[in-house]
Amino acid sequence: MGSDDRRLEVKICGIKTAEALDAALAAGADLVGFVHFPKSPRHLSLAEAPALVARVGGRAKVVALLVDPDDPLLEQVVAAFSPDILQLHGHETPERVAAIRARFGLPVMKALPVGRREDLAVLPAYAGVADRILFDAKPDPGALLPGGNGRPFDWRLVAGLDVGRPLMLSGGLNADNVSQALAEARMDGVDVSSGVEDAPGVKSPEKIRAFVAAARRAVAGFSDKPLPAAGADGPENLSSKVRAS
Ligand SMILES: O=C(O)c1ccccc1NCC(=O)[C@H](O)[C@H](O)COP(=O)(O)O
Repeated sequence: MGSDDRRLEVKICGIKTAEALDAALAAGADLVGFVHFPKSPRHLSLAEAPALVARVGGRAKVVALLVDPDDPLLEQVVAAFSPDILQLHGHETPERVAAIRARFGLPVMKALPVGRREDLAVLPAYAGVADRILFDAKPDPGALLPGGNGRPFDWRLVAGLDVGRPLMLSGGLNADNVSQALAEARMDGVDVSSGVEDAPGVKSPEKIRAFVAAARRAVAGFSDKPLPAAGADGPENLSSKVRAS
């Protein structure tokens, strides 16, 4: 990725209707996320997925989000969603991330829950095996969902990190706070679900447009943080360097 190509990646997650997908694509989202997790209000079934995903037509990267999937489920999801990226949002270990990446031959984005600085101790291990890292707010113990809770965390905890992998920020982002979040954390990308909804699982095309526009405006003046290219070198070649702020 040349420096001229570097730009903030915006992901709209939890899409389950054509209307929401069309809004995300028209707004210029770089990644569109589809959740396959039956407990979620954003769950997209194996039967619904092929038609909706076909609508993307290469205009954005397709991300299939799963929580602690076993291999048979991954096989079904890969067949139904034809994803460009697998997002793992459960308790998958670094070894499991590496095994999934090797077995399915797809880039993996690993979500890491963040509530306090100590939660970042695992970052080098995951950065060594995942193609991207997504920081999300740590859910309360016993929460129904491990993500998509519309809950922010202290963005300063992830400011100034460099592990040679693209880093995305998520958790409670919306059109009103994404500028502040990026000013504090300066990530390579942002990911939103609840913040572009009118109710859990009900996406708002207007909020999607506003979010993408606000994120783009926010980084218009940022040019000093080089963005690592996704998949430019394999995780196995990564020499992890984590600078804690
Ligand atoms: O969205 C869900 O329902 C969900 C279920 C299980 C695991 C993850 C889930 N969502 C993750 C996301 O949508 C995003 O990656 C991220 O957590 C942002 O969520 P939000 O705070 O709602 O913007």
